[in-house]
Amino acid sequence: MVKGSQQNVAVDQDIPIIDMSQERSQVSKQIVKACETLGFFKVVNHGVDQTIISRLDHESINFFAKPVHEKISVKSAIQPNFGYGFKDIGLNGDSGEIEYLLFNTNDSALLSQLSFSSAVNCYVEAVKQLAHEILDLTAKELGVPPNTFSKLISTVDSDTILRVNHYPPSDQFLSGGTTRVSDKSESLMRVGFGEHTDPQILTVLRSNGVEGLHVSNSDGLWVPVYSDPSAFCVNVGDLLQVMTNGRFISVRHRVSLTSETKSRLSTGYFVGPPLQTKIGPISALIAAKNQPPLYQTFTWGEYKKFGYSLRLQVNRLDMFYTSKDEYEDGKKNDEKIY
Ligand SMILES: O=C(O)CCC(=O)C(=O)O
Ligand SMILES: [Fe+2]
Repeated sequence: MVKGSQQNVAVDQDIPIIDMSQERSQVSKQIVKACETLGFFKVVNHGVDQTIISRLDHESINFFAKPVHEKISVKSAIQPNFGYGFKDIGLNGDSGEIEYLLFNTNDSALLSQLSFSSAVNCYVEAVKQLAHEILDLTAKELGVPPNTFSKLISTVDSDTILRVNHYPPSDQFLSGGTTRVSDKSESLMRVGFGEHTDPQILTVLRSNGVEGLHVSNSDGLWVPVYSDPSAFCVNVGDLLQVMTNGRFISVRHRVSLTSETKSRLSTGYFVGPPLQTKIGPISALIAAKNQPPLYQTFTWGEYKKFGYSLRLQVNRLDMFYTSKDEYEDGKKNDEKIY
């Protein structure tokens, strides 16, 4: 069974909250612990200016309130599902009660179609700094060079995306709000974003105080993440699970909507490396735990292409486990990525 596919909800588990203003070594330790146990945590006192956040929220709400014909005109000339989207998540038949704006942070042609591109750019700049800080603290605690992860996302061709999700209240949703999760006990929950892991390195997510996000814990139970507009949620993505050789957990998560009257707004910043970057377990981390590498080496471009050909809830990483033979071959070739 796919881990996390159960409908049971764990109500008594707390999500780790990390105060970024603490002493650095404390912060590093707490980040690594959270990445190992749940693959998910919240950060407070993160240093991102509230006016930058409020401005993007305000502009996003205004954008989603526009007539449909205006919204659908925002689209990428090169990537079919980039720009404005409605209901469809990916290109393989997944859908939810959602509309969204999706763009590569360096796609200036797509960004220029938005009247609020400067609000987006300010937000991206601020959240990028936060993501770098978190990745550098993580590397330090793992005992690898501090820029091990952040250097992968520092170049102009890094494949980082921003996704603004708007989940309208059911009475406003044009499909009539008919998509429901199957389990009886949750029959009042509507599917906003079906369960999945994020494929990139790390996601930094914010939401507007309307509930809906759940993360799967190690028992496969869903833990509700209470929405705190002053905090950022951080989740480990597939690539970080691979690079840490499975020590960190790429957390499964989903959005189920319960509010009939309020819109949920969330903004996800997904940090990814350039397409040609080779990703595999980091030698020093394998050596430290005296383990074989659990995953094959692949480029982010290969992983992304493969992952985007699958349905949302498929566990993509299963396809990249190393067999014993490949491990022995790899040892012979002594291929090192870092
Ligand atoms: O809306 C949310 O809180 C999460 C959305 C999400 O998981 C995603 O955009 O990948
Ligand atoms: Fe996600």
